[in-house]
Amino acid sequence: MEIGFLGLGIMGKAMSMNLIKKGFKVTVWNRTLSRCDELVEMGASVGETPAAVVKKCKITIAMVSDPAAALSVVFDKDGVLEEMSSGKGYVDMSTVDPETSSKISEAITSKGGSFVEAPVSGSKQPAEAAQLVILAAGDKALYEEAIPAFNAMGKKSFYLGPIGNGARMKLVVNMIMGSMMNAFSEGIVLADRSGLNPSDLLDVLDLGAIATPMFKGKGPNMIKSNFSPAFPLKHQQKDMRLALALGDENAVSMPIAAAANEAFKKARSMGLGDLDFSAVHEVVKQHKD
Ligand SMILES: NC(=O)C1=CN([C@@H]2O[C@H](COP(=O)(O)OP(=O)(O)OC[C@H]3O[C@@H](n4cnc5c(N)ncnc54)[C@H](OP(=O)(O)O)[C@@H]3O)[C@@H](O)[C@H]2O)C=CC1
Ligand SMILES: O=CCCC(=O)O
Repeated sequence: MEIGFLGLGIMGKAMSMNLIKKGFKVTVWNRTLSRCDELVEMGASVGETPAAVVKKCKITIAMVSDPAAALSVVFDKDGVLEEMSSGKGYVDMSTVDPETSSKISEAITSKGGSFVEAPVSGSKQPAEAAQLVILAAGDKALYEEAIPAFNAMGKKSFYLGPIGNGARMKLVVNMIMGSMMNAFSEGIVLADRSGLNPSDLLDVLDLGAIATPMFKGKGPNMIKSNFSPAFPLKHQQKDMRLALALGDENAVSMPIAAAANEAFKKARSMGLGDLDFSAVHEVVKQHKD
């Protein structure tokens, strides 16, 4: 099947590579076109614009940074909407809010196309290993048609019902993750400043009830202040902001998430937005008597 892929950042590059490896014919587009070169070497074709990709492909997937980018690739000149028509499907796997997803869904369906939102749980390494968890919602027939592609990129797909539910699930998960990262950072700093070896803390955590792949994977690098990006901090802060808006809408008090969001905002203001989200550790370390 001919699949289009828009957005070749950390995630999109790994996901589109897996589609090629699993035998899909893939046409890619990225705003910075030079980022397509590596995919072309693997056998991908390049579309000059999102519209050109949609024209060529029955199903087009997008994986871009945030709501503004997700809207731009659909609605701007030479965007997805220009070539959307009956029989074509659009799958947005970016992490956005339910409102953005609904706007895109309405526009796609008004042109006769079908739409699925399918944000993912899992970061750079699971994306490379085709181990993502796919949180899909929207047009059920398109979801079923896209399952072979989802299987090429992930280990499990959930169908969560109407448009918005994929975005909601993803925001809840990342809200928990962002809060956990802050608590973890505070724990490492507290261990260090109270005279413990932070590496011992990691070993203790790993054997107990709160062991998690995130602590095990990120901890050693955090202790070494290595924040090479797998999940950019600016995206985690975007997800906290969108999750807090979901909390506002549903009158859910989330003081822990709000405090975590402040720390991520502070990290952005310190110029750490392009580093891994674990770089929030630098904010926690900064607080001294
Ligand atoms: N990294 C991770 O661990 C995970 C990320 N996500 C989510 O996946 C999405 C992508 O993340 P990730 O790959 O890490 O992000 P990156 O920052 O690595 O890549 C962002 C991509 O979006 C494109 N982009 C940004 N703005 C625009 C725009 N205005 N118009 C068109 N394209 C644009 C970029 O193009 P260009 O190259 O030109 O800048 C790039 O292709 C985000 O929504 C993120 O929250 C979800 C799960 C895990
Ligand atoms: O949105 C990013 C999620 C990162 C992860 O699940 O490890």
